Amino acid sequence: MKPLKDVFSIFFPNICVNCQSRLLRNEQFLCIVCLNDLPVIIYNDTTKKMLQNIFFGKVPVQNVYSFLYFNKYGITKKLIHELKYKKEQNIGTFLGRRMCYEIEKLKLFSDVDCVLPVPLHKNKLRLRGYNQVDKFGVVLSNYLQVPYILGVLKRVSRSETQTLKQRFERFSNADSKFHISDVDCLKNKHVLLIDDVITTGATLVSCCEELLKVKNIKISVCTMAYTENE
Ligand SMILES: O=P(O)(O)OC[C@H]1O[C@H](OP(=O)(O)OP(=O)(O)O)[C@H](O)[C@@H]1O
Repeated sequence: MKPLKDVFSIFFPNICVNCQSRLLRNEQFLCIVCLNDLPVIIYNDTTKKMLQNIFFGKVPVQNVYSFLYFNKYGITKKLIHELKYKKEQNIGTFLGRRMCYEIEKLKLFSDVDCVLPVPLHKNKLRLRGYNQVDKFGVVLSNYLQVPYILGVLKRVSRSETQTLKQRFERFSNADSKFHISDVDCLKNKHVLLIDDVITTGATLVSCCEELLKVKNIKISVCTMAYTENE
């Protein structure tokens, strides 16, 4: 099987998502140079506060963690673009594995009971074919050894993409768009809510507001990336 793969790769080489150079056999999505340039957010008092401040005065959250900085022309944007719009679902696994390696030393989510993705509206799910955070979430749930819970938190109204919206519009656009179908399932649980990117936090705050209807719930948040301006 391997020689066939090698012949295939002569005609259709895997290339680095960022710099377009040809990947070596043991590289995936990024060449070693771009991999070393991944803009990992160093988790310290300053970045912890920066992330916590997104939720401050809006909803109570336990821990907030984001793996990578995302900016207009950077590696993270290219990876997430491929993941979301080019059917490269395995980038979710790739980012999940690298992030788990980072959070190992932080022991941030050691007491969560389950991982919950920000859901897509069913129409968008049908169009895209998958939720871009699912593979990332499965890696995280395996690592934490807790269940990955699908279908309990639902996006009930179809909001337009947040991507081209300004801060105020993002909050009104994300307002009351989520619904929990099974409140008992999350009762007394510490839930780890995950998404791909956090910008204003409007989407995650809206999810948290719905989740806070559950008795004695605690919420932590984890995203692949953080950006001030998407
Ligand atoms: O923190 P916020 O300001 O709420 O922005 C973050 C949200 O915006 C994007 O969703 P969007 O609906 O734009 O995704 P799409 O590309 O699938 O349309 C992204 O996937 C987050 O869910």
